[in-house]
Amino acid sequence: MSEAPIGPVDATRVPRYAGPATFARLPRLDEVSRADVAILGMPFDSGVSYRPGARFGPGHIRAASKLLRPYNPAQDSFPFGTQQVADAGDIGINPFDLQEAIATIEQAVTATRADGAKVLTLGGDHTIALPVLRSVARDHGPVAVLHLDAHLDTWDTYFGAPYTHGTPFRRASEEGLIDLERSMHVGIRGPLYSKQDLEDDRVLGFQVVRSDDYQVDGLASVLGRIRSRLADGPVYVSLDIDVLDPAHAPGTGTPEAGGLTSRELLHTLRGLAGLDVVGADVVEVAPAYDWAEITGIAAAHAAYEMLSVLAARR
Ligand SMILES: N=C(N)NCCCC(=O)O
Ligand SMILES: [Zn+2]
Ligand SMILES: [Zn+2]
Repeated sequence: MSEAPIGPVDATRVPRYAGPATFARLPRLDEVSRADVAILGMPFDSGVSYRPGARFGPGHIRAASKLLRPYNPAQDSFPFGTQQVADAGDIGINPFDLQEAIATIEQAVTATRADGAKVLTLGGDHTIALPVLRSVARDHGPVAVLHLDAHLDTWDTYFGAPYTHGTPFRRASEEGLIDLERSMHVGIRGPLYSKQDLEDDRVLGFQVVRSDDYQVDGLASVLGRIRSRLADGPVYVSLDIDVLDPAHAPGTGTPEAGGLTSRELLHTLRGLAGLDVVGADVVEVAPAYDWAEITGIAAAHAAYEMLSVLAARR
């Protein structure tokens, strides 16, 4: 990079509750000559099976990101200082036509990535992971997916519909977008439709770290499993905020008891430093069910740790 990155608005000069509504008060993408990482909002929730409202997720995460500071001691990193991060705004997605929505998302992600920027997507419901993976896999080939979620999201159809927030990783597997020898779900828990759900998922090739494993085996063991599974190759990180316990993320559409704490999630994300992360999303933040920005803050900090992981690769 020739010039120093443009960072957030200086909080010692402009109070945090003033200033731009961009993520972390960073510059907009059109205010920088190029970006290493673009934050891209996807206000879309036409794929949900239960509570709606994730279409308002991007704005909520941005609002909760105002207090983030430039230095991340946990990773000894300046995520906005050693790489140019910029906010690419929201894309306009058709809420009434799922096929068109998916095409629009893929197109927007591809256009944003065209200059070499990595994309961190703010959802939106989990349906969006499919078109994002289509774009990423076109350049990288099949990528390992680290899928943090209470749910498998490898179900086949809902009411006969193939494109929903419960099915993106089944479609992506069928389309050859995922390196199924290196992919895993983390945080899985809760009631399923049948025993077959787990078997179908295993046949696809995913490994599973259950939410309970954090307690039974411990963080170090879980992180060891994740790192050895994902090593050596491109990794896409898909974070469904419902991986967190409803106490840590009430603002989401399909909450399940017995989830991770935000501390466990942030520690897990920090453990990815050094891996070749080529893209990421934070999805399923539904602000109408949030209180006191609990979910928004968790999502913003998770995004911050992901940006720090990307900075660590530079
Ligand atoms: N991707 C999320 N958050 N949820 C999928 C759950 C689908 C269901 O209602 O069974
Ligand atoms: Zn989920
Ligand atoms: Zn999900």
